[in-house]
Amino acid sequence: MRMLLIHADYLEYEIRDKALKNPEPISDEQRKGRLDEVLAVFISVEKVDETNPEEVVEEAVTEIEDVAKQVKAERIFVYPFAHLSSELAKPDVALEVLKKIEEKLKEKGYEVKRAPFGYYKAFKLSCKGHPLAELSRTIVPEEGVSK
Ligand SMILES: Nc1ncnc2c1ncn2[C@@H]1O[C@H](CO)[C@@H](NC(=O)[C@@H](N)CO)[C@H]1O
Repeated sequence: MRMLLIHADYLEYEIRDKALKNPEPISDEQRKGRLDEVLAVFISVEKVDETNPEEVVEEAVTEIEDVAKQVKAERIFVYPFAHLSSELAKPDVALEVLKKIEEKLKEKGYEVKRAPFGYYKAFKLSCKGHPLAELSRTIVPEEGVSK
């Protein structure tokens, strides 16, 4: 899994078009979304993550919470982003991983939005620009590490 974490004044998106034959079904209100004072987490779920999705979810939540505490962000935007890797996981696995990350962050008390999966989206992002405002993380499940 590859993550790009941006501490931002806001992130807003608007659905433009389907990017998959069968994108995630969404309601009209999910066609647009915005969070202010947010830690935006752009995530590419990778093929290697398919060997142990549960472990990758746990590690991703740990990493995201660690950064959220450092930058004192109470809102998190989970954003599916297929552009951080050339070895992408299958969409069905990726969507499940992203849903579980969202769920676990909510359980920890964060206000969380997740951008819809399988669409082209316009987005606006206002990065805060402080030293910890732009971070990346790579997570590889144990089984995915070549022995
Ligand atoms: N392995 C994966 N990890 C994360 N997201 C993934 C994925 N496989 C499919 N998607 C989703 O389907 C859209 C088309 O690839 C993706 N759309 C995007 O990445 C938008 N930024 C538009 O390009 C994304 O919603």
